[in-house]
Amino acid sequence: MKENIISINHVHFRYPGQTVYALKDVSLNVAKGEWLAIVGHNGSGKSTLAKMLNGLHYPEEGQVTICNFPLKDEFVWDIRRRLGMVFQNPDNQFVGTTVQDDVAFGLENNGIPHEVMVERVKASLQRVGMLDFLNQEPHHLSGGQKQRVAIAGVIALQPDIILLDEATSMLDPRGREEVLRTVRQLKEEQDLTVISITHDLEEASRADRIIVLNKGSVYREGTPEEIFQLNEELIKLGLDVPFPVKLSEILRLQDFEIASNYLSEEELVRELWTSNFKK
Ligand SMILES: Nc1ncnc2c1ncn2[C@@H]1O[C@H](COP(=O)(O)OP(=O)(O)OP(=O)(O)O)[C@@H](O)[C@H]1O
Repeated sequence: MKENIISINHVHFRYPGQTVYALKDVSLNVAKGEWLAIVGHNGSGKSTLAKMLNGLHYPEEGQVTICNFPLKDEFVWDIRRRLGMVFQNPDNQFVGTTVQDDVAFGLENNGIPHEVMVERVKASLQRVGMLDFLNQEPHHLSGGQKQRVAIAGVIALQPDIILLDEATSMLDPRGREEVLRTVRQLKEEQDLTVISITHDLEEASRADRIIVLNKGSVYREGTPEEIFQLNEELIKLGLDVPFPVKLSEILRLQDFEIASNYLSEEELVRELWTSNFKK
């Protein structure tokens, strides 16, 4: 079994002046190299947890350890160097006037020597498939391309963990697909740990494991297959079950033999084309 790169133990957190806990006795671990999706309806505590992992909030009770650093003032910059974040709005994250300036920005701030920087910018853009856009201005890019450049800016800093905070929610289906494919490749090629915070269960289905938050607490934890079996419970929590899961369920109720495991849209289409249905 792989070591934990993040441990969260019995964390409680309230915003100043609030009596209600935004995070209530949250415990979870993230293994090195895994893709963990954290899902939940509005107000379930996802953003609060994301901000805590970036050292913007500290637990009132409980402990958080990231890359062996306890979450404390003195280690915040060590933690931020190891955990890179990609946010929701692609336009708010662009700081450079060209793609390469943008990726170079974080490296410059970290005092990386010029020759190393040039190489790292190129290598990072290559890894997200954006090398051909080196001199482009951001307004010429699609939303998906902008988010891939944001990811390049993060991986150029060589973090161990990348946290996507609703990073695909403003993208069209094509942009979303581009970003999720890029993340999957990065995770597989270099053992990057991925945390995606999302209200979108379709995005979460790409993860190795899903944690469902509700009212600041961990409601369930499991593989996508296990979580999607909760079906009605997820709908009650205000989460929208992905279309292929809904369709598989309806077909199964009609006595069609559909694999009981979770199928992506592509896999379901393949199954529908190739199966000998025993209706
Ligand atoms: N700055 C704040 N001050 C007071 N309460 C807050 C603040 N930010 C969030 N909260 C409360 O903390 C709880 C968790 O909110 P949080 O934003 O973490 O949820 P979320 O799952 O990310 O929801 P959303 O998807 O709407 O951002 C909610 O009850 C919310 O009202």
